[in-house]
Amino acid sequence: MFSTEFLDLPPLQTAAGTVHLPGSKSISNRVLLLAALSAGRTTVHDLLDSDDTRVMLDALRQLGCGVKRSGSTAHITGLDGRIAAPGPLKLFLGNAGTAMRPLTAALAVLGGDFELDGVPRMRERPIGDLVDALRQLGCSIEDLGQPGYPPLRIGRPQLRLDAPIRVRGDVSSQFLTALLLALPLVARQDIVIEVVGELISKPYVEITLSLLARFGVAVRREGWQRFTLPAGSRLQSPGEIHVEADASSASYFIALGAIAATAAPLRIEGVGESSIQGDIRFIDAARQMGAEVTSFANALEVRRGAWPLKAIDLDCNHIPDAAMTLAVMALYADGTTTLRNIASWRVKETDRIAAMAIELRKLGAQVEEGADFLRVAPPARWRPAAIHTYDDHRVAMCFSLAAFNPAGVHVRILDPRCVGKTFPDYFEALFDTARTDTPHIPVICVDGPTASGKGTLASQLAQTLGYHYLDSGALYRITGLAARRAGLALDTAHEQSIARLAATLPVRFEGERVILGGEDVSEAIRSEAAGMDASQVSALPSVRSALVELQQSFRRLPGLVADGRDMGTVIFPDAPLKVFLTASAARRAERRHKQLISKGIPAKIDVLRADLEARDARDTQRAVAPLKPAQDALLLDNSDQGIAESVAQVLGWWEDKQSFRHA
Ligand SMILES: Nc1ncnc2c1ncn2[C@@H]1O[C@H](COP(=O)(O)OP(=O)(O)OP(=O)(O)O)[C@@H](O)[C@H]1O
Ligand SMILES: Nc1ccn([C@@H]2O[C@H](COP(=O)(O)O)[C@@H](O)[C@H]2O)c(=O)n1
Repeated sequence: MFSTEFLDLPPLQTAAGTVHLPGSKSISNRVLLLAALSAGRTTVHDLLDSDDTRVMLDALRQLGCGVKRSGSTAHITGLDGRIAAPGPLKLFLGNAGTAMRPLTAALAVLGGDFELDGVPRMRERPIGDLVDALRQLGCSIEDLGQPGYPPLRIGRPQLRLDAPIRVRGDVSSQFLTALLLALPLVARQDIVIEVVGELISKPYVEITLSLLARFGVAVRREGWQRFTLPAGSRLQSPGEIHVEADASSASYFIALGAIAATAAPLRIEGVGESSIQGDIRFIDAARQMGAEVTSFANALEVRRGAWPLKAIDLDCNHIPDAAMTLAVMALYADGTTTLRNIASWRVKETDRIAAMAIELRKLGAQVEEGADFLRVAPPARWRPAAIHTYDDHRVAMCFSLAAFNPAGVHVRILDPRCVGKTFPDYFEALFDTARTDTPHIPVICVDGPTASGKGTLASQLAQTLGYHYLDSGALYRITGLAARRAGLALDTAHEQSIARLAATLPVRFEGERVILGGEDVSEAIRSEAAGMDASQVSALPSVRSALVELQQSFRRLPGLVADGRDMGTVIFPDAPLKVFLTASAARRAERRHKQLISKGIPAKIDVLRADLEARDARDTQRAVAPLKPAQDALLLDNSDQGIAESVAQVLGWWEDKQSFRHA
């Protein structure tokens, strides 16, 4: 997951390959609650691991439910309708509506002493209609803040089950879902729920009914207005249950296929058209806009059909979450797209109608918003934009698709971490399937002499920007080590043999660790002797050539920071930012001395200084790719700068080269 402050998306061009979708949030949290309330032990496969499922699992643990997780499987020992820990208990439910609403209902009918709260946005998301319905039933619920919004305190109920319970259906279908999930716990007699107003997002209620059936509860329904939980209903674990992949998450990749899968279809694994999730009907909308979609049992293949996409005018009530993706597809359409009946967007993670309008306009689109609609005309001229994401995962994911714009303008996604709510590895999946010409992938080069702080600076830049990191010196160090181990003298007589070794190094980078042929050599290559060996092999032209391709292969989306001696001059001559980092020999020797001593390696400062000056001399004087600043490099002498200051300086230079308009 990218936990950076922002993530810059360079111009993306096409899409190909296969994406494996994570489990559905809606199904995961419903299944977890049902498993927790039912009798028996449930093994849940393919469970989504995200912020929202984590808050649900934490709450269930607090309530005394047995929870064991291993990877994407969870084993839940059900409470059989009795709360093991009836409080007093405070449950923090983040911004997870799929946890807040059903838990409120379940705990209110079972009774205890509970306080339910969440993040500040959760305190702005209405729950009053559900609370009203539960109060009709005789539940004890106290508003602890603004009436009708969390936080809530739940006490012991005096249940009255004989009259129908009336609940509003036109604000959020989660209120009805919450009642349906909770009422089997007290169905000593038939319990009737009547929906007031037109029920929105019916497909989510279908999911609820279908999962209740898996847990042994057959709800009778008359249209979408009246639901009856039969007397004697009891939640019973099905034993094993599989969570379908998330159909709303599929929408980003269906759109990606429609926009950018030009040569071959993009394969999306985990859901097919027969999914129980209503958002799968996004496929119909994508097809209307021109996508070519083929469905398999548990997968989809999508490719570009009509281009530009066709503008549509659509009632999106049945696909409220996935419809946000249509608003970004509209940027690529041949006219104005209108998305109707989306009032529920206003009470989601953020006011999504307002958020989408503001951010689409930043890209140059003409947008009109109404109480329950959004109208989008594509940009006449695309503008680079920094997209504010409002702590809303869907805003972040759908706006990533703007990076395929034909003008090639850059898109910055602020707070990309918010995708953790439903799809923590969304951007990794995007970068696996998106393709762009190599020159579009940004590289920052940091070259300079030994111990100037290149590695420290480059790895911190990479971390801040979410870019890959190449420590090219490590490759020469590994080559030196491999040559020594092969008994080769590090001289011109053995140049071809060492070059062959370099070309076929069985090397793997695992985070900070360097693995050579299965052995962890991270420590071995860091010695001063290994540095000297690296300096010797690096002076051999054939060795340098043998390593070029490997170094260039590190240039992958979303970008790269590379440190070494010839990054800017030879390996990435087209890099948009090149830094030549220096510090006085005395300062560098001091730093290296400190570094070695801190690792418990004895060292003498004057010996170190002599060694590094010898390495500098060899590096600068060799015939091939000598150490020197690239013509267009910016020079940075950090002799009197701390690490944070150097990082800030280079980030400032990088920012100066960007063209984002901040919100
Ligand atoms: N600006 C700085 N101020 C103080 N110390 C620094 C600074 N930059 C780096 N250092 C310290 O100097 C030491 C050497 O830094 P680093 O290993 O990053 O250098 P390098 O140029 O990558 O070296 P080499 O070329 O040998 O790999 C480290 O202990 C690091 O913490
Ligand atoms: N691009 C590069 C990187 C390194 N070298 C040589 O390898 C030696 C070790 O590098 P470190 O950065 O890990 O210290 C270095 O002294 C150079 O001789 C190189 O030539 N080109």
